Amino acid sequence: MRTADPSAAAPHRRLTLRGVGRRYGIRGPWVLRGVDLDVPAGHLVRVRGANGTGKSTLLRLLAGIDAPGEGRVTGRPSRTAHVPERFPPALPFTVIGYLTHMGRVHGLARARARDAAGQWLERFGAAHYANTPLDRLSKGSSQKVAVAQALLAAPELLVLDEAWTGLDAAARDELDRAVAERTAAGGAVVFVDHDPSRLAGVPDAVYAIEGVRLRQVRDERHDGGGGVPPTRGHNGPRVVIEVSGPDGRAPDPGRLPHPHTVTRVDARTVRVTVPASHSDAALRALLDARPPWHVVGVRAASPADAVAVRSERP
Ligand SMILES: Nc1ncnc2c1ncn2[C@@H]1O[C@H](COP(=O)(O)OP(=O)(O)OP(=O)(O)O)[C@@H](O)[C@H]1O
Repeated sequence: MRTADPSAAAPHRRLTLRGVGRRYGIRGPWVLRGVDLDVPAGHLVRVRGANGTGKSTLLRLLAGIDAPGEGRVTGRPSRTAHVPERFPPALPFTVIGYLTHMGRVHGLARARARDAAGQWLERFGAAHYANTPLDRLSKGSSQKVAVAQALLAAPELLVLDEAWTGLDAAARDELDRAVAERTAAGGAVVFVDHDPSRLAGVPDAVYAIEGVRLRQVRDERHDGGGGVPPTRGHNGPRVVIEVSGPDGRAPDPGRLPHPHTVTRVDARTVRVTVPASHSDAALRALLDARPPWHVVGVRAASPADAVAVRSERP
């Protein structure tokens, strides 16, 4: 089985920051100030900003591993996981020992923790490192462990600080899928990534740190961040979900949100294109189907997809 029980989330309602400020040292300059941010359950939120503007600081505040100097944080979900920008690799554990330990810290029973650890190592192509000591891992392998520790207890809030950095292409795609599964299961995901095309067009909200403030970016094309513009169709950005099923049927159109378009890729695989605002609902419908569809990939629709969508309309 490739999916580590994303349905296990008991979604929080909304993590809220109001007037939050953080500075290092009593008289240090404010890194963040007057920050208001809402992270509703099931939402994917991107935070952008130039180097050193306070992105990691904000993510640590969201994850609850740092406290603000002023302002309020409410609605923090009980199950939160964080992939820090720098993962401490020198802990005296093997990979499976560390992940099992982290699963227990996240509240899983030992057998369940070990099981989930094995599943996530498999998904990230790192199963053969299970018995390797953490301090013997390459940077890429240790990043897979950093990501796996955050995913194994199906967190209600997942905070990703440059989590794709150092992963190979297959693992980066797997992390994209894991993010889609989390939000589809009602979890919230907040991420920072240096690559402007990372999950472009998929987030429910994008924020930029400017000076010490946080500003919501309404349109990624106009915020000067050099990002890849989301592909806009008739109703805004669209998302393509590629799924494979057991017997080559098409997904039940009655279960998918409207509007949607289904295109067959090959005998087992179909491509479901939906407005980005409907992608969570579509993923939930596909993952909740019995038997469930296997999500092969999730990406922003390209202009070529938009042509395909138009040409399939009656
Ligand atoms: N523990 C700390 N003690 C003192 N200053 C810190 C600490 N952590 C961060 N800072 C300072 O706070 C500011 C914001 O840092 P932060 O790492 O949050 O920014 P960032 O946008 O994530 O940076 P980058 O893009 O380089 O990862 C920087 O000036 C940094 O030097």
